[in-house]
Amino acid sequence: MAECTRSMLEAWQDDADAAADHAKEVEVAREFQELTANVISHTAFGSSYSEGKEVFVAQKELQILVIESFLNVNIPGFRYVPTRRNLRIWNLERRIRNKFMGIIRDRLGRNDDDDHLGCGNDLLGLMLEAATRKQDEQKMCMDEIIDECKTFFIAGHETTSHLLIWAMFLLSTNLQWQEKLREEVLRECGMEIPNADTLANLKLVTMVLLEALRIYSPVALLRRKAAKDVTLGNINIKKNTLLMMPIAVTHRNKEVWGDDANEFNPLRFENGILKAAAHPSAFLSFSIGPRACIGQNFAMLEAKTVIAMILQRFSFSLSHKYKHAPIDSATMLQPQFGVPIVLRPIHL
Ligand code: HEM
Repeated sequence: MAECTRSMLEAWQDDADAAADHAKEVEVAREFQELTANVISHTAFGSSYSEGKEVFVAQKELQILVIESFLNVNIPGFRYVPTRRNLRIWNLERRIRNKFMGIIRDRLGRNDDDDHLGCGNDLLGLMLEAATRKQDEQKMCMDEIIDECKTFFIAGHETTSHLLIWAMFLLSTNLQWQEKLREEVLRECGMEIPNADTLANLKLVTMVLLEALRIYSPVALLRRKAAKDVTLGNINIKKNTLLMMPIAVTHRNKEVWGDDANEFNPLRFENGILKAAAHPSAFLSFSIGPRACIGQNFAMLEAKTVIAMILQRFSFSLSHKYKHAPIDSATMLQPQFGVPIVLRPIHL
């Protein structure tokens, strides 16, 4: 995580050093997409990172094609017709599966002395270990492992990237908060790469990230289907009813969050998430209950590391080219025209 971030920041620093005004304009939306894809690929695939990332790139293309096809009028059986899009989807699905099988076969065939599990100390290795353990009754089959890897990429890549994008946007438009956070980071971490202990002390950074998640929740809508007849408040809901929970709307509800619900105020999280609003479950960015995000600690750790490392090295402000036009695309709350930010190295 820190290594991927460091190499991105070194490239920013080199560009800023080479510029006459020692400033570098960065389109952070694009940069963070690349960074979070690198981080999740390293975490899931470790040493097989480059093959893993290739699969993830194909997976992303597939995701876009599938979402586009959801938006078409649904004609029964049409997904079996060999249209150009369907042929591309089938081809990508085949390629992704074959590539995964190649990585898995390679792992199962290797014998690495440094590796106590035998299959690799990354997410894929842990799943393969679970799949091959002899005494385990509930083994995972290969298709389940492949599906889990895909889920982790889809669930963990763009969401974290969007958290970082909007956090940078908010810090570049609230310069006093940027300065407060930099003081905290330099006090707790100095110029060292943040570690588990120092990250735990970054209270203001955490508050700003939670406020970014509240105002620009990457997942803007949750969908559920009632498993049985149920009464919510004074509404009776029949079994199989489809429910939509508009996070983006509830996160700005003044009755729940107070009169400043539309404003950036990280201090509302001073006493934790449960006490930030009138209702303890008002914060829904990671969902709640048994299907809540299992990667939330990972995402917060990653976002804290990246923001802390940026603050250690750069001061930044929003470029005049920025146009504020967040759009709820089929998957995520996107900045429609990107987020260009002007960075200035603190240590020239
Ligand atoms: C800021 C970053 C993130 C946000 C805002 C986020 C948000 C969410 C939300 C709202 C859900 C529930 C979806 C639903 O119930 O319909 C979810 C589920 C999930 N998330 Fe995240 N997520 C983030 C990062 C991650 C990361 C980094 C990973 C993996 C490393 C991850 C893995 C998952 C998985 C596997 C699920 C499905 C859990 C289940 O259905 O049991 N997420 N996430």
